[in-house]
Amino acid sequence: MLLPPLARAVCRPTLHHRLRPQHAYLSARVFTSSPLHRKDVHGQRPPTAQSAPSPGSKDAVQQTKAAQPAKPPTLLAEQTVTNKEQRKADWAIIKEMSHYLWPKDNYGTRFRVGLSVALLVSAKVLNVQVPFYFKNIVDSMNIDFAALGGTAWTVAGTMIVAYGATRIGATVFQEVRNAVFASVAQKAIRAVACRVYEHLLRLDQSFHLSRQTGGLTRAIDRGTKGISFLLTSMVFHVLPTILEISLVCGILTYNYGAKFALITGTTMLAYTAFTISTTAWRTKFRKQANAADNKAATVAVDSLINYEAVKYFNNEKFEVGRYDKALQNYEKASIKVATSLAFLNSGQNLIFSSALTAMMYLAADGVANGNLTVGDLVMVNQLVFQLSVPLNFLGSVYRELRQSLLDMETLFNLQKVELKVRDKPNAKPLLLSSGELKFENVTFGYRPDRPILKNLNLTIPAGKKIAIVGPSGCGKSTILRLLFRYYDVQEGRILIDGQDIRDVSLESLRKAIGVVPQDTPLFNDTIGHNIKYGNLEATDDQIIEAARRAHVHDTISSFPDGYNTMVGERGMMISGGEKQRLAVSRLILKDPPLLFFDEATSALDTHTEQALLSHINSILKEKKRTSVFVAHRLRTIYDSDMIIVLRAGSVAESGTHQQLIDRAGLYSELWSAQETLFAGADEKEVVEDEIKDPGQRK
Ligand SMILES: Nc1ncnc2c1ncn2[C@@H]1O[C@H](COP(=O)(O)OP(=O)(O)OP(=O)(O)O)[C@@H](O)[C@H]1O
Ligand SMILES: N[C@@H](CCC(=O)N[C@@H](CS)C(=O)NCC(=O)O)C(=O)O
Repeated sequence: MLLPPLARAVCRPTLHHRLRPQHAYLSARVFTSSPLHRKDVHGQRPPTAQSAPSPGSKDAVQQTKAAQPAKPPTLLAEQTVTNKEQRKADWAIIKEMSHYLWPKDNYGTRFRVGLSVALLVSAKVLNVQVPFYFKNIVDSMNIDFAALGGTAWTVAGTMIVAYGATRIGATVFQEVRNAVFASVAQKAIRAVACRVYEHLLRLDQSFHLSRQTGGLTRAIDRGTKGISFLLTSMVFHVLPTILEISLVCGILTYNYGAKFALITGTTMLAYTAFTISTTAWRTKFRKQANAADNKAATVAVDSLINYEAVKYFNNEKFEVGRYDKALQNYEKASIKVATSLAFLNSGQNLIFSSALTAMMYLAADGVANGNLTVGDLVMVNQLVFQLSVPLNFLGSVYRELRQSLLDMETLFNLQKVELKVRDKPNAKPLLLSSGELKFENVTFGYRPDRPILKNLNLTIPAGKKIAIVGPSGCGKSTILRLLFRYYDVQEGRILIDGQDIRDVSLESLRKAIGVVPQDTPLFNDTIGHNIKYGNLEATDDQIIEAARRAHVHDTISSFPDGYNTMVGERGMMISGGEKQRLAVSRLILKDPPLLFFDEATSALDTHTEQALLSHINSILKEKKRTSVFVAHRLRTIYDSDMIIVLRAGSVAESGTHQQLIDRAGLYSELWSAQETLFAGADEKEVVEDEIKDPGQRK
């Protein structure tokens, strides 16, 4: 559908999933924009943005319920916000935006804004001239051409040209204004988005773990679209319309008396009141339609992603049933959206046309009395009629403006999320001498009611290879997260070469530590890029050398695209073992003094694992690095200088492999259990080899 110019400015492109509990931060759901859901049952744009229901209203509650199949983590507890508070928050946002419109030290932007306003006023002044020319043309035609002679050109030529020129001028001014203003809005969007993004990257792990990435990017997306909408609708719609109404009222009063202006003014008030109240009422249908649409999208995406599970259990019919139910709800809500739109449009038209009719009657009466000319009647009609164009979108603009304010509030609030882990003022860089790590009486829990580490004391001597082992969930990876300062300890302290890690700058701390995590975070880019991430300055040769040392170069070289192979989202297109070795290559490129390997070789086959470990060992020895290995497979760490056995958040025992075996404690128990398993596995391997190749092992 080709939208008229004004509609282009005020009708936002479809923001598909706009359901959001008011003031709840980000819904935890991942919304996927599926083309299946882009059109409604009539093939029209599906309902899009909505204004929020009045806080605490039934709508708000319904919406919140619909949006929260599982209670999403909310940054601020959902609050009941009064209208007054909401208005205050809205004004705060508008005030914040005004800094972008009138930036202190950016005269270029100020000039553009000033020029836009000048063009806006000029366009509207020209626009209200058009009916004047029309009136004069009509009046000048009201002669007896047969008796007086003359042509259209001699009688009204100049005015007809002026009529056309004024119309063209108004449009040109309007379009130039759009062009001049575009960069103001886009610059504001870019500045806000970058600021929020930078802040998000600095936020700690607990923040990121508690919300889904889709929610964050959506918040930025909606918030920035909100900025764009707010700025453009203000400059292109709200302000020009207010200006035009005022001009029209002024002209009517001046030329024809207060009666005309009174009718216009009252009509505008009634029209606005009706539009806003009806829009607020019908918004709930749009919310319902959106909720159903989201549900259908979620159901469809979920079952399409998990199509294997659907097939394993022959549940196609069940899934189609769920999808159909969501579509049914969408259908019902969409019908209500359409019918309520018809009601809104009819009501608006009734109010507007009644006023126009009354004014026509007054003008006709004036003509009959000889006070007004036919041209005046035409002019009154056209002046008022011109207003119908922007007013026709008033409801949509109101709805979108309210939604924009909410979206922007979410965005600006993201920026206000406090960093829990941050540098102390004037934090100094970490001074590494030998690389000794010490945990002193460390107590920590992700939640206060569940401590994970309890009064933990341990020392990791400089330049040694240390292993931390223990049952799953005992807090091994937590030690690493604390050291990396993803979280701060609740009690006690962590020292690196005698410096409390909370006193040194985060940048220097994280630079000093290298990690191969349990789950390698890979970017959806090439293998080369992912290795290079360890050191963005690395040359191709250094990348290849790192891959060689991580025992993955040959594998990469065997891929058709070599180092240019795309790894897929989160490395889904390469194997777990390859991923781990890429993580090791990255670490080798980073070359930090303190190294952590958290189950770094768990996905490798025994032979590759042994080869890689011996390589890592040689690097560690050669560079005298302090290293910590977290491992379940004790065979991979038995040669460590010290093995620390954790149990329930405290050190149960520590020592070398031999000391711990002699001690016959937890470690020795775990070792014997694994050895028995390994022995079993080895035997099985031998038997299988024999079956495949009898006589091979003779
Ligand atoms: N962000 C978090 N919020 C709440 N609890 C967490 C969080 N991360 C980990 N935990 C819990 O803390 C405990 C210790 O986790 P940790 O990852 O340190 O265990 P682990 O010893 O490394 O386990 P595994 O050997 O299975 O990797 C676990 O019970 C885990 O469920
Ligand atoms: N006259 C109405 C409707 C204007 C209109 O057609 N708006 C466009 C978007 S700019 C639309 O598609 N509306 C659909 C709807 O409101 O459900 C109003 O003032 O809101």
